[in-house]
Amino acid sequence: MEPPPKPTASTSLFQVYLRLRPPPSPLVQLTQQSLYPLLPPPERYLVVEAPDEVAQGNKPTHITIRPPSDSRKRAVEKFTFSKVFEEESGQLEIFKETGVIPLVEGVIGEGRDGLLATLGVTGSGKSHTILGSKSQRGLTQLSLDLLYRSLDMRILHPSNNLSLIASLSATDASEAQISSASAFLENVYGDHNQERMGSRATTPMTVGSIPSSTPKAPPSTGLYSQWSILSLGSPKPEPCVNVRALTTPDVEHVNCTSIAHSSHVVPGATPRWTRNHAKVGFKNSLQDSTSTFSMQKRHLQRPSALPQCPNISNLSVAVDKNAEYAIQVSMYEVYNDRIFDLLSHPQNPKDLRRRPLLFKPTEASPDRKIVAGLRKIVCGTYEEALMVLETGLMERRVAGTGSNSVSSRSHGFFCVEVKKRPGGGMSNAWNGAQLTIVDLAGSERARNAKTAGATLAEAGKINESLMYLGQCLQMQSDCQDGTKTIVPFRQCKLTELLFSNSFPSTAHHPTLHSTNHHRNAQKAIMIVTADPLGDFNATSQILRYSALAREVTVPRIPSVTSTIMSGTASVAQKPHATASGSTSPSTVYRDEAVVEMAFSEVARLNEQVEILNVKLHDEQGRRREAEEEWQKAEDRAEEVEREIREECWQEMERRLEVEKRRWMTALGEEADRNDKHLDRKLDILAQGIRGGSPFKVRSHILIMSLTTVHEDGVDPKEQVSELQIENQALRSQLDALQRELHSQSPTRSAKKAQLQAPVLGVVSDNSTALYDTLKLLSLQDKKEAKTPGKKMRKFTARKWDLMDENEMDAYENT
Ligand SMILES: Nc1ncnc2c1ncn2[C@@H]1O[C@H](COP(=O)(O)OP(=O)(O)OP(=O)(O)O)[C@@H](O)[C@H]1O
Repeated sequence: MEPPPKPTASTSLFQVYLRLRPPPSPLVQLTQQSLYPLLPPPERYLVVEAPDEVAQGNKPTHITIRPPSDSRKRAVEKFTFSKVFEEESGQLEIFKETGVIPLVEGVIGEGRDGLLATLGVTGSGKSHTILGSKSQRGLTQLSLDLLYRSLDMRILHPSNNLSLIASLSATDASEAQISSASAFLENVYGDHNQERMGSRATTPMTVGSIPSSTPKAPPSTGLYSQWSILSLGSPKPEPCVNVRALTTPDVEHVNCTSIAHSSHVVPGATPRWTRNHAKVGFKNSLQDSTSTFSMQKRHLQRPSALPQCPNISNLSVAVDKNAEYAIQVSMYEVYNDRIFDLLSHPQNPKDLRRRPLLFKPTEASPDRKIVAGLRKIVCGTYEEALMVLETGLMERRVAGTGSNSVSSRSHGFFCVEVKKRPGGGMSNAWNGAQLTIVDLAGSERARNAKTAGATLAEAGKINESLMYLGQCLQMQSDCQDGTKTIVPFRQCKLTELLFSNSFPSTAHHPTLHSTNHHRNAQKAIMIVTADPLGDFNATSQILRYSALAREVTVPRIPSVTSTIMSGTASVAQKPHATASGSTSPSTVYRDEAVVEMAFSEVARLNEQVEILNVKLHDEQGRRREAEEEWQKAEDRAEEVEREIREECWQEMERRLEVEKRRWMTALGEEADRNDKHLDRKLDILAQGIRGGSPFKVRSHILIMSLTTVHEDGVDPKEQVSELQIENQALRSQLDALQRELHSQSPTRSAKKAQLQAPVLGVVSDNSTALYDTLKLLSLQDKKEAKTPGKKMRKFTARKWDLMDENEMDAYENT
């Protein structure tokens, strides 16, 4: 793929035309004067220069801007445009003379994209030019009419050609959802959808926010939109207030026959809910400019009467007679630098959020960005296309501001794709081009527009994007000599959408079944609208960056202030003085021009300060949101930490419990082992007592006594000494008895035997008592061993403890 050429300003971005808005009708002026009696009548500050004899078919091309006679000193500037259309120019004249027809021709014949856009201060007539009024068609309708008229029978209709939608979808590079107009309109206007449509959230402070004091819209009309170009209404048209028609000395209006409304104010009649009607409620709505409109239901009805004027039935452009065509319509808006589809309705009625679309290269369009995922409607007839247009307009964001009662709050894009394929219909080799019509939101000054809250933030975004657009246009006017400069069009969505197609490209398009698809640079027309009685600063700013050329030529007659200032300047700039010491007029003019430039720079900087203020406000809002998010995240982190601590604690408790149980089991086993060991020892002792001499028993008892430490704290030494005393006593008893035996006669030997028996019996009785005592002690030991927490009896250094089993057996046998 070849890299796209660098976007340089030497490639002409736009042909720029200027259209002046007519003044309000005398009636409206009277009303304004009665409402604001202290306001001085507006001064006209734009002067159209007489046209050159030969150039441009005698249309003027220059205007001069004369600052109003206030205390501020400003330069007189002259601007050049491709053509200047004065107030009395009608829609047809604009259509014919701005090059829209060649634009349509380029789309159909050359496959070259076309772009038509309007730019201007809010309320200067952009929407009027592009979309017309209830009685007059705008450039959009006229272009569509020309397109359908020219292609006529070669246009394929989805209802006659069942495979058309599938075939177009297969070759669409923008991942679009393509449907037929009949299906789309049925979906939108069908009865089952009325509830859904009514539930859609509105833009803050939309035109619909008419307070209860003002007449309500009749439910049957769908004119909730800011651009309502059609008479959507009840079958019986009611009298309506048509402020626009009254304000406009529109010459083409006279011939219109198919208009379904009256252009007269009927006192006391219920006004219809139209774009102009919004003006009625405007003042009240301003009082609470940030309040959200309580939702009114939108009961959509199909348009019943369409304006037919101006008539262009005599116009057509050349078409390829061997090809067949399909026309796809799509619409989107750029709101707060994000792209929203105006034709896609949420599938889920509760889902009121709109999803922004991406402007990106796709697989089938790698070389240039396109709006991906749009809904595209295949329209077989002009009427269908108009219905789709009107439906999309109802979704567009509008609001009442101090400058315009129905001000566009977004940049609206209406795209008509003309798809073409060789006749016969056997192939899917669709190619073609697109006509894009853009109604830009108007620049406005917050002070004049009296906006606040969301509407002020919107204004900030609008002004910011227009500032970037101005920078791009400035490049064009600065580089008329052919110098190449990079156009900084990637700074915001609006300029990207407008200019990314302005440069030729070559790319491979697999879906188009062609190898190298060369795309011509688009042809673009910009119609700048201006109100010669409107805001001087905002208008001169727009003219400054949109004009093809600009010069500061005609000086103003110096006012008192300017005389003082020029005096100061001439004193400060002695080198400019003539030899005689007086200041030459040319020097004064030059100085004035410099001061003028400074003033305009100050105005520009003020504007930027306004933008920055709005940005700051935005940033502060975002910061607050971020801080709230942060706080929430911290709370969440704390909660998670608490939960983890809790879990760890429970886990530790569980493990401790397991360990304790294991330990208790081991302890029990140990106690059992000790019991068995003790039992065996007692058995040994018992055996010793039953089969051994009294001395042996005694020594057993003695050993056991010696090795036993009692809990009651009796000292074993004391016991030993007690036992020794007892032993001593027994020994002496025994000696005495023996002595007695030896000293007796043989007959006494029987006695001796008799005497021995009781001695033995005594000993034996003592042994039994001792055995019982030991048994009792062992039982106590057992009990102590099984009672946790009590100190264990220790059998330290006992002989049996040190013996192994064999030694114990040997001991038992002795
Ligand atoms: N050439 C014209 N002839 C008759 N009426 C006009 C003309 N231009 C503008 N108007 C009237 O001026 C009013 C404001 O015009 P419009 O809404 O088109 O302005 P805008 O530039 O689109 O404003 P915004 O940028 O706020 O949307 C409308 O009532 C419209 O009818």
